Amino acid sequence: MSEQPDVHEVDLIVVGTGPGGEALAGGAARAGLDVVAVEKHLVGGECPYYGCIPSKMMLRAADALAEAHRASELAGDVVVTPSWAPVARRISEEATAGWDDTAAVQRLEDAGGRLARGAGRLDGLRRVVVTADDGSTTTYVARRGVVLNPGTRPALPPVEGLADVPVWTNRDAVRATEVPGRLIVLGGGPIGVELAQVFARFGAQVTVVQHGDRILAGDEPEAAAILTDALVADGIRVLTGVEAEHASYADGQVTLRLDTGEEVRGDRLLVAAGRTPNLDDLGLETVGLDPSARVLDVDDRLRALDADGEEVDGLWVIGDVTGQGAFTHVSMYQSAIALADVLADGTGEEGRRARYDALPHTTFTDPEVAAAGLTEAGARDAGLRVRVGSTPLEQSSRGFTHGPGATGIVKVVEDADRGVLVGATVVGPAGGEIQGFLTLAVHAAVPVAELRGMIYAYPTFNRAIESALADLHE
Ligand SMILES: Cc1cc2nc3c(=O)[nH]c(=O)nc-3n(C[C@H](O)[C@H](O)[C@H](O)COP(=O)(O)OP(=O)(O)OC[C@H]3O[C@@H](n4cnc5c(N)ncnc54)[C@H](O)[C@@H]3O)c2cc1C
Ligand SMILES: NC(=O)c1ccc[n+]([C@@H]2O[C@H](COP(=O)([O-])OP(=O)(O)OC[C@H]3O[C@@H](n4cnc5c(N)ncnc54)[C@H](O)[C@@H]3O)[C@@H](O)[C@H]2O)c1
Repeated sequence: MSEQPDVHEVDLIVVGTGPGGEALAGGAARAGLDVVAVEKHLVGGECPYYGCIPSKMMLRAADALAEAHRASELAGDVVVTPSWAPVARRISEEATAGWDDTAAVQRLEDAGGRLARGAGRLDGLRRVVVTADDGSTTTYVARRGVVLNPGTRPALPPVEGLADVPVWTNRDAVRATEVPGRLIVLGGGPIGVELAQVFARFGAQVTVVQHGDRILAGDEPEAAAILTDALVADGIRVLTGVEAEHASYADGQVTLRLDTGEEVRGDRLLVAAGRTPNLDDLGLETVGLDPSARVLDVDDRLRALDADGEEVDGLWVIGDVTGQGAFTHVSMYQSAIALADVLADGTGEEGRRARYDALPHTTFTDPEVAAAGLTEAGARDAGLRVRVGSTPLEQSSRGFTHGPGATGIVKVVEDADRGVLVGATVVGPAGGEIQGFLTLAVHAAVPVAELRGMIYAYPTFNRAIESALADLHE
């Protein structure tokens, strides 16, 4: 390919730099490829600037308040006056550098890559047109191919009037400089419950409106029930099985009318009702893919597949838009596998293949809700002969000594025919850390007999796993 003035030839183009895209672009550049990363907003994507990191800083602060309150039951009087200022400061200064990605761009350039700031659009195979904010365009053509990592944006559910209400999304919530007096949270998924608990603990009067019959629909029902009780104990109204019919805004106040006839009023409405994939303006049709798709099909090396299951030449896709779980660890996991495949360059070298049977996640509420693999219902739906075992965390010795805040559960799901765990859930303090043990058990298919035969330190929370295993029954 001979280089034309407005067409730049490179080895690899990465469109969208979520956590996985950023890592892949840097890794490919360090390996010696000529890489251009295309980003229309901030290098690093949603997680560091508007997602995981700021929300976890908010939760850390909210947990500190809750622990201070618990201290009076355990250790004497603690007077704590909540202040949002340190939270806003940590997010602005420590997490996001004022929502500035200079450091990330520098990392990419230090690795030998370069950034094209603008919106990338496929223009046929291995070809991307980048439109900068000033409207100017640059075309890149890639010898190895293109990696798509465009991520998602908050979805606005089809509630009448909602489009005319100045709502908060996660992006506004993490930039908040003060706590709203009354907050309505539309959606009881991970974003909704995490942020509801944060603002409630900082004094907001919070109502969660969830149209499904429970919060955290993807988790075990027992986990959702424990978390619901915890949120209610934080003073949150948790409304489930209700539909928001109409939203309106007047005089600084949002009103949400529910199908029960009730009108919920708030100073802010946080919409946390799922995500819309950024696939609509990527030029997917120019490579034979459907631009209205909600997810892009990929094989286990993250190579894009068309509607007939055929590989699209020189195209990889990673991150939330692959539909394998909208988590940073999925984006990063896929990034490493796709990078190995890009670097192998069709040499036939066998790299790692993606598998998701032990995919973990943790919702960082208090208590944390952590799980890996299948839920009990998921295992039954998969046609497995299922045995389950569970134990309340507060009845473990550690839970008993811990006292307030120890409520939780360990639940394990066994494929009885294979004698291995196929799923596990831990709800409790540091639930995500305890759960890591069970993720390994599911991932490595450690026989249940082996798990039962090992020694669990006394009195740890993870020792409750032994009790859950002892409870396994059909
Ligand atoms: C409030 C919140 C809390 C979260 N907490 C956690 C958590 O604790 N743990 C966890 O694992 N996950 C969490 N997530 C999810 C996590 O943020 C995402 O799964 C993660 O960011 C991975 O997304 P991604 O790689 O698909 O891309 P994203 O992070 O969505 O980034 C995609 C990037 O592509 C850019 N882009 C899109 N289209 C184009 C284009 N055409 N041209 C150029 N650039 C483009 C976007 O500007 C963006 O920077 C949270 C999300 C939210 C919103
Ligand atoms: N700790 C974590 O790992 C973490 C934290 C936050 C987000 N995330 C990721 O980000 C993704 C997006 O999070 P999310 O919470 O926005 O999405 P979600 O899709 O997981 O949950 C949205 C919830 O909103 C409900 N909902 C949808 N429309 C509604 C309506 N009109 N009225 C009331 N409720 C409605 C849904 O039933 C669902 O329970 C998550 O799936 C997760 O993968 C992860």
